[in-house]
Amino acid sequence: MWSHSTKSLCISRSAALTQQRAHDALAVAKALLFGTDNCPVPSQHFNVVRDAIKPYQKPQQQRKVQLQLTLRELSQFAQRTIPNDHMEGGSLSTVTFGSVVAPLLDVAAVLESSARAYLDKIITCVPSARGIVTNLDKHSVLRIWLYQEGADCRTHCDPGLATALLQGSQSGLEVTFDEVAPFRLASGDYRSTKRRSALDGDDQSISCDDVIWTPAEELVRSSSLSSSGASTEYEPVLIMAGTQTQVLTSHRIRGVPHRVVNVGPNASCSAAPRVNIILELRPEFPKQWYGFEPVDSEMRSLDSFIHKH
Ligand SMILES: O=C(O)CCC(=O)C(=O)O
Ligand SMILES: [Fe+2]
Repeated sequence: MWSHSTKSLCISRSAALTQQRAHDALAVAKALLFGTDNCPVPSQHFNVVRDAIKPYQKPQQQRKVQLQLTLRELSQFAQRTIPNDHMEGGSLSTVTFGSVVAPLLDVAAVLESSARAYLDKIITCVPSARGIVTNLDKHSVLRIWLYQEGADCRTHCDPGLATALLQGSQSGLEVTFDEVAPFRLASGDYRSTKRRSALDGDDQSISCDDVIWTPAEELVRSSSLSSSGASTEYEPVLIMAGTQTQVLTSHRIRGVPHRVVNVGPNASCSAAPRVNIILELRPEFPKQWYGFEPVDSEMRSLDSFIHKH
């Protein structure tokens, strides 16, 4: 379901992701990063898991915590065993990390397939770029953010191909379709950017005034109004183009600038923190594609895709 005429952002709902499942996954994410309240998984596991995967917290800004794992690391962690405190048949048993954080993995899988489905539509128009979607698990990342009251996220475009995310446990995410800054590519080495600026999602900082910001909730509302059949019992997934898709499409589909604002106690009085789960698809060799130009027939395919309703 396209929520923007430039095809730079779409909203999809999958029968695999009910609102309850999204809620459970956010609770697991919160437990992993922070505490264990309202968590569907026994608390004793999280100390072990937290020690194993080390969420990132920038010392100067204690109000934001991030956990970032490549999809490859995620699948390795999922198979790892951790002690189960309950004795089974008299002997000490183990469980997999994956079974402990199952709701989170469910959501990650839906986010990944949503982002891939979006990307497939673009690659179908630009078949000579097909190589860019191989080995995506190497640098693509699952990011979990926890924002304490007062924390925010500066305006940026994600550097990868496409990002799929939930709206989060509280509002705050906003996007703009305005042009806010000159186009800039990521460094191209996702491993070094991970170390350098993990706190802000490896992003490219943008300075902007006078742009129109749309809260994620408003995007979702307007996309459900325009669609007939989509059921609202399923959680909406937002998919946004990143700057690498802007390169692949010769700037026809632009990376979507976004930010997180005003994280605090909200109207329903649920207290901060805000938690969100984000999956960003990143190519294995980004720099190889920086000079990519679609051929004429691909440009025409892209144009008709972009203008199709
Ligand atoms: O917290 C959010 O919803 C968005 C975070 C974000 O933009 C990112 O991780 O790149
Ligand atoms: Fe982002």
